[in-house]
Amino acid sequence: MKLALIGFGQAGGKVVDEFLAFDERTGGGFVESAIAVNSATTDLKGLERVPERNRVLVGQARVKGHGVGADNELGAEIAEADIDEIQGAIDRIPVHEIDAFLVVAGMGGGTGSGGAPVLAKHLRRIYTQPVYGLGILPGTDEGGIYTLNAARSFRTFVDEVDNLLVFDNDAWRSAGESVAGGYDRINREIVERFGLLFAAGEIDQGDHVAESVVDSSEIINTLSGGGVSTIGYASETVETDDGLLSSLTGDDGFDEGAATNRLTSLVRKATLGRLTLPCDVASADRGLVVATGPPSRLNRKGVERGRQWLEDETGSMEIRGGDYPLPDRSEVGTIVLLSGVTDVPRIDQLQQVAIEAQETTEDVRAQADEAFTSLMDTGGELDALF
Ligand SMILES: Nc1nc2c(ncn2[C@@H]2O[C@H](COP(=O)(O)OP(=O)(O)OP(=O)(O)O)[C@@H](O)[C@H]2O)c(=O)[nH]1
Repeated sequence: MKLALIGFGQAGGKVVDEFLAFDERTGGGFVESAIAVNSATTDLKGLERVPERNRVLVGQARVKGHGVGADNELGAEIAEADIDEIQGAIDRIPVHEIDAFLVVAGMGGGTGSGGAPVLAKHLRRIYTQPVYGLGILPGTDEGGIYTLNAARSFRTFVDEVDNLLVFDNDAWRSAGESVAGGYDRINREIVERFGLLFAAGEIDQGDHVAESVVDSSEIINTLSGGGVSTIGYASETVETDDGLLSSLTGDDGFDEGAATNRLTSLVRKATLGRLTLPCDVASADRGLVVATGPPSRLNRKGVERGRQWLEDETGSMEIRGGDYPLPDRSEVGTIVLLSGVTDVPRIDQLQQVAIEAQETTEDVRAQADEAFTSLMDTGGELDALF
């Protein structure tokens, strides 16, 4: 499917940059346009692939290009004040050619966390295409302010988009990895999963037509209905059949039964392995299974069995399935998109943080009100004395 990608804040910009690299490397063809929005000049300068004219600096009047320092209320205010600047870049997108917008942001910082929901609301008001979010949750060791920002912004972002795809940094950290090195690896993991999904809905006329190719409407239908989505992915290296031996013997080594079993077990591995946002799979409302790899290794029966297995796991009747043939790959893989998931421990934890923060704020307000009233009373008594 064709997307307009908009990266908001540092994490958003870097992930969009990585999507562009992935799209170029794999010939995915799913990126129609890419824009980066930030309140920090250096972050915009650090991008490698987003075209310079599509890098929008916001909030110059308030923060002079220095970022908002994890203040996501300020991030939201800046996005609202400078929405016309962002719209100026969006006006250059051939919007009639895209299937959807994807707004990408880290939920823990200030610029993206505050600004992404504001932008999503604006886009939905103006355009008929769906507006999806890709929200990146902070690591739990990053500190209270990041968790609090994510807790506050998450709910708003879910409400403002047609579906929020989520990646939890916390579930993907590796021990002993440097932060910067970690992000490079994590960003590749992000785009491999979400990029493959979006590229799957973007098969050209000239591409190999598989038995049942996934198209963009299946992705859109799986995401419609809103809520939160997560992705699982698993792959396995396979012998390709274009070797000298097979050309001499005419034996392509294809074993239908083995291909079916491989695909079915890859669907299970993708679903039960590490998801971009860990959750109870049974709570998913809708799902999509996509098999990728050399066309000769994809078969309808395998996808169908995997799809039925996922129906049983989720109890949902809305599980779609199909292929994304990749002739040059020596790997067979499956992507499993679970949409409308509700049983997500990490989100419960964030909501708890938001509730506690709200209660603390109300306590502080009540104490301040009390102090103010007694001060006024004292003022009245003093007035009476003089
Ligand atoms: N996956 C991933 N997460 C990142 C990356 N950079 C930052 N983050 C996460 O994003 C959050 C911080 O958000 P940023 O995008 O850096 O902040 P910002 O939106 O630019 O806002 P300010 O810097 O406060 O102006 C943290 O919770 C990090 O975990 C990245 O390259 N990849």
